[in-house]
Amino acid sequence: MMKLSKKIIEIILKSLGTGYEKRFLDSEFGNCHGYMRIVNYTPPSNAEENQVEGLGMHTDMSCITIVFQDELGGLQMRSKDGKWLNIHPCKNSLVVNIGDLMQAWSNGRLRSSEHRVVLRRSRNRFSLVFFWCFEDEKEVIAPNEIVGNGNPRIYHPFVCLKYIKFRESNEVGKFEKIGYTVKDFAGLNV
Ligand SMILES: O=C(O)CCC(=O)C(=O)O
Ligand SMILES: [Fe+2]
Repeated sequence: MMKLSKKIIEIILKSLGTGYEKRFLDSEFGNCHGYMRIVNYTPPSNAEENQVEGLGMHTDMSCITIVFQDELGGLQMRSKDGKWLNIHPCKNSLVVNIGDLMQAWSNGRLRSSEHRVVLRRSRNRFSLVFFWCFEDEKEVIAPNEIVGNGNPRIYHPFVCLKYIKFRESNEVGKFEKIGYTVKDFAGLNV
């Protein structure tokens, strides 16, 4: 998974600018670490309701997240205009989310996806979720080349762990509260 994550970041860096993978892959992402979460969602107890939120809307605190969901599906992404889109399970496919750290590191060029999980069936749903993150002590700051000449910076630099702590410990920063994310933590009013 570490190798796959690095490969995906390499492709993302290439898409941001020519040669950026050479410039930034090792220097910026060389100390990233990952962890896997195995999630077992119990089915909704109220069979009357045809859709129940298993995991509320949120963004991930990672650079990227790689998701495998079982054949029940239920993962949904929120489009820019606020519509929920079903991410249908697809054999031999994984879903890749951009996370908050990448949104800040790219000065907003990449968007941390707002997503949730809905449960519709009377069976347990399983997923494997791999979060790939900067090291705790890393100062997250978009390189000048990524910001681009003449563009304003929209985040102030922050230490990765401080943001994780903000999301985990601050009542208003909690998981499902989409209103409190990296923009609220480190956003500049520009
Ligand atoms: O279970 C899933 O499909 C996604 C879970 C998720 O978004 C998360 O754990 O952050
Ligand atoms: Fe997530």
